[in-house]
Amino acid sequence: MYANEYRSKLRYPEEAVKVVKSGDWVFMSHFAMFPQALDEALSKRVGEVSDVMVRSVCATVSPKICTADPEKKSFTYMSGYLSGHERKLGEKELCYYIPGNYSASPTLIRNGSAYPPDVAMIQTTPPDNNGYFNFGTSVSYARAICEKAKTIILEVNDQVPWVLGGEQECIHISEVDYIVEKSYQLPQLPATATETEAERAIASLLIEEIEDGSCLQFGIGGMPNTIAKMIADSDLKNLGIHSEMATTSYIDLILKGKVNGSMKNIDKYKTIFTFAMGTQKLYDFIDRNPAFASYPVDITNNPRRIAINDKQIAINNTVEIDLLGQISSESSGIKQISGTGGQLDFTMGAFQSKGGKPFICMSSTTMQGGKLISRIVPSIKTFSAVTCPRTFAPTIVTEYGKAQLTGKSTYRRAEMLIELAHPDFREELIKAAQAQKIWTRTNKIS
Ligand SMILES: CC(=O)SCCNC(=O)CCNC(=O)[C@H](O)C(C)(C)COP(=O)(O)OP(=O)(O)OC[C@H]1O[C@@H](n2cnc3c(N)ncnc32)[C@H](O)[C@@H]1OP(=O)(O)O
Ligand SMILES: CCCC(=O)O
Repeated sequence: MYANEYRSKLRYPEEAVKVVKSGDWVFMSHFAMFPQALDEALSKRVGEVSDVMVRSVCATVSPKICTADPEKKSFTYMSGYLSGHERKLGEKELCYYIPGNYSASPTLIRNGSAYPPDVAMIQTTPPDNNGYFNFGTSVSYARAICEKAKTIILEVNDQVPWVLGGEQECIHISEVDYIVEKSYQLPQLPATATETEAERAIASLLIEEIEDGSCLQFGIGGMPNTIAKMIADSDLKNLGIHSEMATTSYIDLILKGKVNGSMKNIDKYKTIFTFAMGTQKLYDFIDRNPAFASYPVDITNNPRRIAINDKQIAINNTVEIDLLGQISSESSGIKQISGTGGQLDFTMGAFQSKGGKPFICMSSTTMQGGKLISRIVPSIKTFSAVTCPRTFAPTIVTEYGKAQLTGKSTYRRAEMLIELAHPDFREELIKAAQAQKIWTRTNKIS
């Protein structure tokens, strides 16, 4: 029925990207759905256009518009959450970060607070018989971008899984200006990073906090996978998932019957997410799987909606925390590592959920530049961003224990956090706490 319309809109990528003019804002789809054919075609226009702003999120390949234009003659690239590739480009000043809470992005685009998109370049599945294309693994805020864009170009990839929604997971052919085609496997994240002793110890401490019927959110990074594996081997049952990200570790949780969503107050029997990043096994598993529903991020990450489910557990990672409980999860000094993403959204949502518990985890130490450093620090580095302010500091977990910081005074926070630090760093942290006047004669550290 839509074959003629499809043919009339079909272009080679090089033709389609000619719509981009100097000064335009181009929004590319997110995470594993970064539109590789359109990026490559646009990168060939270096020198032909100027001041083109290109925006995406956590591109799982290195954008060619950046590498083809190291002097930024034509393109300036920015991302709402840096991937490893984007982090490397950032070091060369070829990628800039856009600070923000992930939940807010669709609203900022719809109400015009963010620069409006001139051209949307969005990767999708091929259309179904009703003329709908599916946003695949990144519903994110694709729909908000398309609503505001002057021109919509779809990059159709027949290897993209069709992910059931939720809402706003599709776009109709009548709304689209141009279509390009390219078939390729989506970029994958490795299934299992090597687990450390510390990660296993932290996972054991967290599992004690999860009850039958809890609703889970796992953040990004190595640690959440370790916890998911431990849950898969536990006796826990009737768990639910309301998360931002779907990962390969969900497969076992569902197949082993740990997660069935039966105790959720919304989206019953469904695992909720806004983007999926993992192995091909994950992409195959979520393809038309009614156990999943993908929503735009202003729905998944809305703290009030997160709080509707009881016993919401939010498990996220951090880079470092200071003695006052300021949590810095996305940068180290001027180095932007990743982004705020949904860390604050889910921490706030879990705080509001009946029986909910937010956690921020980290190994007590890390090797940086060949040196062992403490992640519990007197004060976060100059220029490092505070991802969760101390007013929202939840329970902190390291391999040495848990510290529930809410409602605690500054000196008590310092004491509890120093107890979670590696023993080699405790003495200097106590001295720092004394200098900050947050140490009392009653404080004791074993
Ligand atoms: C997309 C989403 O929003 S999902 C929902 C939740 N969102 C969030 O929690 C957002 C914030 N959190 C994060 O970004 C991640 O969880 C992180 C960065 C805290 C941890 O992620 P991981 O992948 O486990 O981090 P990893 O240990 O591999 O380190 C990533 C980088 O940070 C650097 N880093 C980590 N700790 C430190 C530190 N204390 N000082 C300096 N650099 C550090 C590492 O060296 C590495 O950099 P490199 O790749 O250039 O070598
Ligand atoms: C994680 C994505 C952040 C954004 O672009 O809002």
